[in-house]
Amino acid sequence: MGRCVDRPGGWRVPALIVAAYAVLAGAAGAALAGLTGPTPAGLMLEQGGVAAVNALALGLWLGRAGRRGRDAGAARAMARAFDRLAADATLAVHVKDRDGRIRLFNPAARRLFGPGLVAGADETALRPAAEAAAAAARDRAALAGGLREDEETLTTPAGPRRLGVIRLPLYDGDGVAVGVAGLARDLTEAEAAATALRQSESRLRALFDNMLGGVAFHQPIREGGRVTGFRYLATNARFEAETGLVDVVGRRVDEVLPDLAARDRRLVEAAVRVIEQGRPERFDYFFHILGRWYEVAMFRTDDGLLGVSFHDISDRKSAESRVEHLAFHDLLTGLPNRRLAEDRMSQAVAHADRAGSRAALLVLDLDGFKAVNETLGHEVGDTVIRGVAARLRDCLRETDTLSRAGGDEFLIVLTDLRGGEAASAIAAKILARVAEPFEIQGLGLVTTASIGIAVHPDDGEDFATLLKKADTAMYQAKAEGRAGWRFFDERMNRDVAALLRLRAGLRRALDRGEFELHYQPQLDLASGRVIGAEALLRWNHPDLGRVTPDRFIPLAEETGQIVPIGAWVLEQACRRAAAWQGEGLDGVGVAVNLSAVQLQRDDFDHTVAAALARSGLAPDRLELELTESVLIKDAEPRLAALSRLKALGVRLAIDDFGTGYSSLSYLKRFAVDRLKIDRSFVADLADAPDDDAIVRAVIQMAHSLGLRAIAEGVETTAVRERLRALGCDEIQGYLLARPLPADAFAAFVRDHHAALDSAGGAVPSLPILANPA
Ligand SMILES: Nc1nc2c(ncn2[C@@H]2O[C@@H]3COP(=O)(O)O[C@H]4[C@@H](O)[C@H](n5cnc6c(=O)[nH]c(N)nc65)O[C@@H]4COP(=O)(O)O[C@H]3[C@H]2O)c(=O)[nH]1
Repeated sequence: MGRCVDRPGGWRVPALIVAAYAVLAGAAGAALAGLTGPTPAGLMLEQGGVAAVNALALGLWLGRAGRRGRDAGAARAMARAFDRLAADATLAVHVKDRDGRIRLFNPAARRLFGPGLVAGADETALRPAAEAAAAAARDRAALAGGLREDEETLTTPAGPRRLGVIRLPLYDGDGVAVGVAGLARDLTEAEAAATALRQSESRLRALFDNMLGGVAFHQPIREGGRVTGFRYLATNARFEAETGLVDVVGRRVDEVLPDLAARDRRLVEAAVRVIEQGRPERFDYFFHILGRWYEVAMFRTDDGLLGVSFHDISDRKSAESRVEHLAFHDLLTGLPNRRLAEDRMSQAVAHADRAGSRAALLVLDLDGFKAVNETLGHEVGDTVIRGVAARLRDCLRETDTLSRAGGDEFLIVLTDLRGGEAASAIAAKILARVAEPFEIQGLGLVTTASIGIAVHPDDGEDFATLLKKADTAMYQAKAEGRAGWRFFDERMNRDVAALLRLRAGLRRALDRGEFELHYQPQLDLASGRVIGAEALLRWNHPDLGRVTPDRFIPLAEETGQIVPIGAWVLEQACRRAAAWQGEGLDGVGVAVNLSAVQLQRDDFDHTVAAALARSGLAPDRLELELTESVLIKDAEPRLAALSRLKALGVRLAIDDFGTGYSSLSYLKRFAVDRLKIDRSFVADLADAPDDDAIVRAVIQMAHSLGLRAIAEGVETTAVRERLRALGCDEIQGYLLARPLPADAFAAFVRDHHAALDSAGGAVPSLPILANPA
């Protein structure tokens, strides 16, 4: 040991320390003397002297070593320790005498032990009694037994703190322990940090083991400085469930998955890249070997491992691809939808421009499909749509696109056409194929379609324009009798615009009271009396004036509005006919035209019964006129509906008889009361022998079935007389009167009957009444 200085009072401290005090503390050096005085004043070194105090403490401690060794080696060790300690200002140092009284302490000690730490105080000034006693006991043990290290609790007003304390006995020149130096370090934060670290590690471990996805750490295998493979180092519990791979830890990845490099090269490349470049990567990957989709995150840990976290997203991927498919396809038929058709049309246009050819867009709409759906149900409707889709596909080339745009509408994109006419050939082929009967639920169902065609570049460049024009052409095809195809042309565009205007107006017409019923008299040829009236609907359009039923009834049928409109007609007609009974028109019934769509409604008989009940009209004064086509299509369901109507007591007539293909058996089964001979046979009856033969046959057939025959469209007395000669029962036509407003009709009948009565029952020669129809 170096030179030691004997201090009064027997304290022996290394000269180096003393020197340090002298230099660093100046006056403190003097105070140090007090340390050994009879009433030690104590010393607290201020800033700058801290290291010295620490050094002192260690010096005192090492002094003991010096005392024992007193050699140069120990002195050097002390010097080194001095240096180290000088750098450490955080150690709390306090020195107590044998009696446990504080003699010396540094600022760190004051900070740690608080203001109770003053010279002359003992442990009881620093901490609660029990703690103080334990600390004093440890001091005593150090005095007696030498250096000791303890961990102990120091209770402070701010809470308990954990201390690591080294106690060094201090010896006088005779080797008698005279005091204890305590070097205390506050471990509270460090312990808290260690605890936090432990907890955090255990949390991470729990997370690792309980993650919903698989995690694996891999040790890269290097050859010649390059990463040539990986070895599984750790996997979590989920790893096995996600991959089906077991007991992989410790094994090389290419041993566990020998095909990896060949089949999943991208994955291996990503792993090597992450290790070599250190940048994490994240991607969705179809793992060929495992045949499943995974979302993968790869990262390099600080210690150079490859971390891979992943989870199986195969279900999500297949849901995504389903959603994607749905976004571009129709659910019912699996065909591309309108969005995809739009895309294909753009491609077809681009191709046509490059190749100098044409592309066509066809809009196909089934005729009367609404009726199929409503009468036979949606299941049958769906079957028809699927059947039509299959037939359409048969008619097209691979390069064409067939799409279902919704409902009963299909779009067809034809590519690479030499001329627009090629599109018409395909349209004709399609129409013929669609019109072949379907055999569904034992029914032979015939459906036709109408097609509109727009051609690029003639009709436009883009999908929207071509679609609008093809649509217009399709409407035109419908308006011209359906079951046909039309190319777009500008005139057609105007017609369709007018049609659309009508359609829009029709929606509001009922609410706005724009409908009116006219009544056309029906005359019994034998008696010359008016026995009934046909109710004929008129639409007084606010801008277009009077719109004829031939124009708007098909529209109303198409949109289904015929149902409320037809109900209104029934209600009005029944009320009016009921009123006639009290107005001198007793016995005059009313005939109402029915559309097939109305009959398809299950509740139609209720509508009729309600109209009768509300008006008080006797059921046999109401006649319902059906066209032949109503009877031939889907006869069986109709039969039930008509039977219910017959059960109400109303009469049935077949309108336009002769134009369709009514089977005689149906006429009987439907319990029809009257046949109405179509005016196309009646108009030229007097001059056309064919018509004469037909009318004669119809009248005879009616009579043989016990039905009455009425001829419509009678315009001349010659026709009337011919009908009379052929035995026709009743007539209706301009010869007698045009359809008349209700009041005019009542007046007409009264006048007619008055004239008849005054003529003594002889049939008057009837004028052709020129009333506005
Ligand atoms: N050239 C000529 N024509 C004559 C003569 N006598 C009557 N007409 C017309 O012939 C049509 C007879 O009606 P329809 O065959 O049932 O044909 C009707 C009927 O099928 C339908 N319709 C009219 N009202 C209704 C209705 O309320 N409901 C339904 N579903 N259809 C109706 O509209 C069609 C046309 O009705 P309108 O235009 O009123 O035309 C009426 C009538 O004005 C004549 O001597 N010569």
